[in-house]
Amino acid sequence: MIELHGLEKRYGATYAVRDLTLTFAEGEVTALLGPSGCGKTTTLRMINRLTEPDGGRILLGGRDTRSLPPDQLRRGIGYVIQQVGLFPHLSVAGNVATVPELLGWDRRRVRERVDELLALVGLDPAAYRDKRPGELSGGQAQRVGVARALAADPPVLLMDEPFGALDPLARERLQGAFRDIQRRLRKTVVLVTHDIDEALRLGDRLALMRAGSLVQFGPPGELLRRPAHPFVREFLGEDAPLRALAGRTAAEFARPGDPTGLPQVESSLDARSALGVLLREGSDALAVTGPGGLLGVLRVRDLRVGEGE
Ligand SMILES: Nc1ncnc2c1ncn2[C@@H]1O[C@H](COP(=O)(O)OP(=O)(O)OP(=O)(O)O)[C@@H](O)[C@H]1O
Repeated sequence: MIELHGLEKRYGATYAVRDLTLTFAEGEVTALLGPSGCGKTTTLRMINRLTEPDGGRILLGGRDTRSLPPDQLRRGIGYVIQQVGLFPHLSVAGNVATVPELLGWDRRRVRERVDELLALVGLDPAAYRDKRPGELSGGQAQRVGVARALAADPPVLLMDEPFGALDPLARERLQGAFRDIQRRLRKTVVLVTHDIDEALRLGDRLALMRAGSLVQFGPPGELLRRPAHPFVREFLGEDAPLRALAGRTAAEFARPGDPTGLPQVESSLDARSALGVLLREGSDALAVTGPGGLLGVLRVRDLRVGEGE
């Protein structure tokens, strides 16, 4: 768990971050969201002390981050940035092994860990471990960046626009891969993004900032349905509830029910497309089928994001 208490950073007379109090829950992804210049990156960089605050405190697992030497602090925090920053002269394996080697792991353990992580991020270890960063596509390099950040199994992962430089298709693939990885690893993740769809797709909670201050913090459904300020609705957009469906599958909305006579959709279909089918077919429910047969019934009224949060 990461707690920010009254955090402040000034550049000259302007506040980059102002009186920011926020708790990032353990094992959850919190998306720090907001317009350009609102203080997202500054907030993230204060957590691993790449930027020192002018005021306030940060507690990591209950300990004030100032009580640890920055190097030691950063070894316990994975960091992924937009321009991955892989070392060009090192192989993929050498890049992923950076922190474990600094920690003095023996060679065999490092090698096993590298292969395990490459497989986790969807790169075949045999094909990729000896490649140089210059031989990788943007998406592959970003996967290596994620593997490197996870190498020493840090409980905390800071991600600053991690998929921002990728084309839309590669970005969507990597977001999907990240969701699967996070489902297994349950890291405490702070994700900086100005991409609302990414925040809705990946964030368990959203922290929306404006001009250095927090405007609203909560699960996506809460910001969508109970915006605390007109800026929240304005920033997310009127169609945000529909866009939020794109990151979820029909299976997630299937409930027990009678499928007789209903149009059928596959369980893996994204929920926004399922809504498209409902509208096209003029039906208020669909039968959702999986590999093993009927999974349940999806009703239009259940497609409200964040219901039950
Ligand atoms: N090193 C610096 N020197 C002076 N001003 C800075 C510095 N770093 C950030 N700022 C200012 O602080 C404010 C917050 O910047 P920050 O990079 O945290 O915003 P952001 O929300 O991450 O923006 P973006 O989405 O564009 O990256 C901006 O007004 C920025 O100009």
